[in-house]
Amino acid sequence: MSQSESQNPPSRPARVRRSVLSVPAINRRALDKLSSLDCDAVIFDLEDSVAPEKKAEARENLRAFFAVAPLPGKERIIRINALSSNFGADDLALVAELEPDAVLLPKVDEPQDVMMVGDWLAEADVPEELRIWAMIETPRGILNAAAIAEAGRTAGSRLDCFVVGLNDLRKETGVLPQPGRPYLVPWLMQVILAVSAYGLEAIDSVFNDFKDAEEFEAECGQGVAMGFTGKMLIHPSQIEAANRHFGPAEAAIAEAEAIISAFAEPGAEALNVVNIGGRMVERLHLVQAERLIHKARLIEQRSLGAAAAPRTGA
Ligand SMILES: CC(C)(COP(=O)(O)OP(=O)(O)OC[C@H]1O[C@@H](n2cnc3c(N)ncnc32)[C@H](O)[C@@H]1OP(=O)(O)O)[C@@H](O)C(=O)NCCC(=O)NCCSC(=O)C[C@H](O)C(=O)O
Ligand SMILES: [Mg+2]
Repeated sequence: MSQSESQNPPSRPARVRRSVLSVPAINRRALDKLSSLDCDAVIFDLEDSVAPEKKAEARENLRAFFAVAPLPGKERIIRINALSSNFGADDLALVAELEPDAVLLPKVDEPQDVMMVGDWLAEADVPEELRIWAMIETPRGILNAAAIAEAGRTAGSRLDCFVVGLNDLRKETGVLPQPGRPYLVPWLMQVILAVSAYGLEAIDSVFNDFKDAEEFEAECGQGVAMGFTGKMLIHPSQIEAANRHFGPAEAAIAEAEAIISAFAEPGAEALNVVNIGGRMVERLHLVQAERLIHKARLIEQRSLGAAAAPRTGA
């Protein structure tokens, strides 16, 4: 498989996932705010942010919301409760009914957790466009990240994206929250390695202290450097920084354009390596440059679409 194929399986359209905002499905005021927010994706949470006695009401909120607020241009993901809980089956039935872009499975431990939901969706005749996202947030999930990602390559698999959950992982392991996440980095990189090997994407964990803008900026920068596609967010105030960090910077776009131009020069088709301003650039960098420009175009189209679309509330 070529590098570009491994990064972007041809059957799946490239998506922009810089800012992935979680909203508790029980919070109608927050749901009403979504159409005015500039996040790339929304996770409607039925799991940990909704109390057990409020799960049914939260499902009703989503039914009402999906009936009137399609959120054009934003990916819509519903996070369900574990299928082993009292709520998972009803949540999954709701997903089949509402057909969001994806269902997010919590606390995925092993490939079977993903395959089982894939089989259920197929049996329920849910269109294949509805993808599966997996929370990697347990010690077993980290240990099995590669096997879980590999399940995304099996025929009919809907697996598309991992989201790291460091609150649960810290709870299970006793690792303390610390700037720079020094003891978590090896596990985070294991997740990046797994998704890179099997053509998936990974979204970095939430940052809880939403008033601490400085540390949030630092963590976004670290997430980009590690290879995450975007960040899961808990508050609207985090969207701008996530979009800025995870979107291509002006300088990176200019550099990518220079690489594409250099390889488009007459005679360059026979070259695998060129000199751009005293730096060696290989054909593999051309693949990266084209990918970056494609992402920049998607972001531009998204902004143009958002500017043109009327902002309707739920
Ligand atoms: C953290 C919060 C409880 C804070 O809420 P609040 O006190 O209401 O904050 P503000 O007063 O500053 O809010 C200002 C306005 O913004 C709206 N708002 C707040 N959060 C959201 C949101 N997530 N989406 C949309 N809109 C939002 C408020 O309604 C205010 O609106 P208005 O009054 O009209 O001006 C709250 O932010 C929150 O609940 N956040 C999300 C929590 C959540 O989704 N948790 C689950 C995901 S975390 C996770 O997955 C962890 C993972 O599993 C792991 O293990 O790590
Ligand atoms: Mg969690």
